[in-house]
Amino acid sequence: MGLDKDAMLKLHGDLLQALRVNYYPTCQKPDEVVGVSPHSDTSIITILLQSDETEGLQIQHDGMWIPVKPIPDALVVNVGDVLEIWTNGKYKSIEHRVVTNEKKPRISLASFIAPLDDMEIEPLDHMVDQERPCKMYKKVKYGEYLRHSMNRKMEGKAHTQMAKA
Ligand SMILES: O=C(O)CCC(=O)C(=O)O
Ligand SMILES: [Fe+2]
Repeated sequence: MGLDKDAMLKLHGDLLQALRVNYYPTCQKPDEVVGVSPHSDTSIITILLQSDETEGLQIQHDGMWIPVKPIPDALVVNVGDVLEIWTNGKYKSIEHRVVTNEKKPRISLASFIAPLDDMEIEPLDHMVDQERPCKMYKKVKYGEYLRHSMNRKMEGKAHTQMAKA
């Protein structure tokens, strides 16, 4: 991001960490039932532990759903919407979903690193450059952004429109 090592600390002050434990029971119709609908996380980043070998997480890439195979003792780090806004769209939050499994239940632990509600989020000045000459996002209060996104159906990245300039 072109920042000094400790610049991020000064940037956001206190942060919030929220843990979500997801349990996906087996499903007789995995073709018809999703575990989690397509969405991007509203966090800065999300650190995800896929607790065993059971597959389920998929990311959207070039119009296709690509499975993220669990690797033993490895964590998945996803870019969230706040990082997309701070970087003026250089680092894009990843659209993902979870599919269900006919034979095995699945557990995942998602740790969301997010700003506090009253923090104002907007593209960092130095991320407005030749490549992206104007601010692609307006200033939003994180708490309002979060609530807007939680109050609507998960539809991919549709909730990010609220912050678009
Ligand atoms: O279960 C997973 O692998 C991902 C869950 C997820 O996307 C979320 O909790 O936001
Ligand atoms: Fe997610």
